[in-house]
Amino acid sequence: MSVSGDNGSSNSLQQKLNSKIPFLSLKLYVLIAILLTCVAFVSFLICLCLCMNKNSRKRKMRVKHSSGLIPLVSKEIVEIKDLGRNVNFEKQESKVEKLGGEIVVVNVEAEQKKSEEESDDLSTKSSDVSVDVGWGRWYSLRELDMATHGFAEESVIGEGGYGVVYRGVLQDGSVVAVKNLLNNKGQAEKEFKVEVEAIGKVRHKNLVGLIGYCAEGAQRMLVYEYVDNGNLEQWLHGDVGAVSPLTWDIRMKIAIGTAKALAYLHEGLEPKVVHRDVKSSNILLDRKWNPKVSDFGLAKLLGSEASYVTTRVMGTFGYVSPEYASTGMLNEGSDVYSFGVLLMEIVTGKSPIDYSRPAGEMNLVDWFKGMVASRRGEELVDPLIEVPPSPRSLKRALLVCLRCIDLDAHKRPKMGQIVHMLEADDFPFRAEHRPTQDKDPHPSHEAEAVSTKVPYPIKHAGVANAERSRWR
Ligand SMILES: Nc1ncnc2c1ncn2[C@@H]1O[C@H](COP(=O)(O)OP(=O)(O)OP(=O)(O)O)[C@@H](O)[C@H]1O
Repeated sequence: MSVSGDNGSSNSLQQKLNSKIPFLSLKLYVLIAILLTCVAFVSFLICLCLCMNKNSRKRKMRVKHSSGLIPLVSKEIVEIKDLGRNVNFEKQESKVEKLGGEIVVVNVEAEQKKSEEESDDLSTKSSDVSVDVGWGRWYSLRELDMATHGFAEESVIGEGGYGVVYRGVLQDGSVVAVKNLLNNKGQAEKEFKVEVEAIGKVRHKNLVGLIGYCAEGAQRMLVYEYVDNGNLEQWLHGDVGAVSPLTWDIRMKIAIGTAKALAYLHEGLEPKVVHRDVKSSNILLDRKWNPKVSDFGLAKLLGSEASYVTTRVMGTFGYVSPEYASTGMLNEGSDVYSFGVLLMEIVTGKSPIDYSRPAGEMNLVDWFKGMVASRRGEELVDPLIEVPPSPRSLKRALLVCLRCIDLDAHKRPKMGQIVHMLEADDFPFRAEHRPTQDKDPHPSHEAEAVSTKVPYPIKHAGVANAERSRWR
């Protein structure tokens, strides 16, 4: 009886419980498993939200400094790890970086150790005031820190393969761009100074002026004049509305100014400087649409052994000449090729490679050549240009493009010649007396399609001083 009584009371208790909390009919371990799954799922959701928030903040930061007047270009975030943002470097085993389609792994710890040894003497440097170094100034880290509000995210203009660029206001009120170099841990101050000085002394109205540098401890920074109207990539590919402010004439002005800057680097300096990364985002613009070429000399400055530089040397996908891509052999002809691609971009408003375009148009160079060969040159012009160019001006630009991208690097014109070609009113129509050795017995079909007349009216590579001053 008592047993059945006990059973009866326990049954009724169970019934009570079941009626109040029906879940309890499940086994305890099942309940625990369900609870744990719920907790794990909620934590996962929280992490996901946090990550998304972080990424969107990062993207916002990238565009923050583009004033409402400068169009924005959404760029793929290619960096896998944030390498250069923090002024106090954290120890990392290695870092993976993806640039220009290549992935490299760099042993940061080794680099940092080397740098720490080499720059021991520098850590004692304590001057807080900039020092005149002849061609420019040596800035203290403190000054640049103040100028950029502590290298704040709000001061970031953008981020490239060489490092993060900040907008800074110096104590005298002048506005500067401060480039905090990524690859700044493996170079001794002396070596860095020598290279910086070489770049600093190069002055041209179409080159971004280097006004100073900072080398303190492991830090290496370059201080440039601030160019306040964005870069060409933004104006060509950003959202500018139905009509581009870049008229045909403005585009030609930008092309000619860029060609002059490159001609100066190639032919006006001894030793000559090969840019290695001619592309639209490296053409900065002022309010009067004067182009200023940036990033020249940096590949050399950062040393040739570093993996970064190996990657950098590869230039940017879409602009790199075939012979440079295949052999790694570099000369000014590679810049000429890249300039040709840049000019195509200026004419068409299309970026060199775009996988969202139809199959035949993904590669700008191939599409461009095909269009010219089938005599559809007018269709190449950027539809955002309101007033189309004159046929003469268009032919001139198309022909320069084709000459620059000649697969035979020796047949490409020199940058000085390109300046003449773009500036000459009568090019390519003038009956030209070219020296015999300049004549190309096998002009490309595309070039023939642009003009059956003499392709270029040009002087020779050996450039007289008078010519050099013409590019200035
Ligand atoms: N002197 C400057 N004045 C104003 N803006 C600048 C200056 N130098 C660079 N910038 C801007 O900073 C951003 C980053 O420039 P940076 O040259 O480092 O990278 P990038 O040209 O985008 O890429 P890459 O490093 O591959 O050449 C770009 O938006 C560029 O327009």
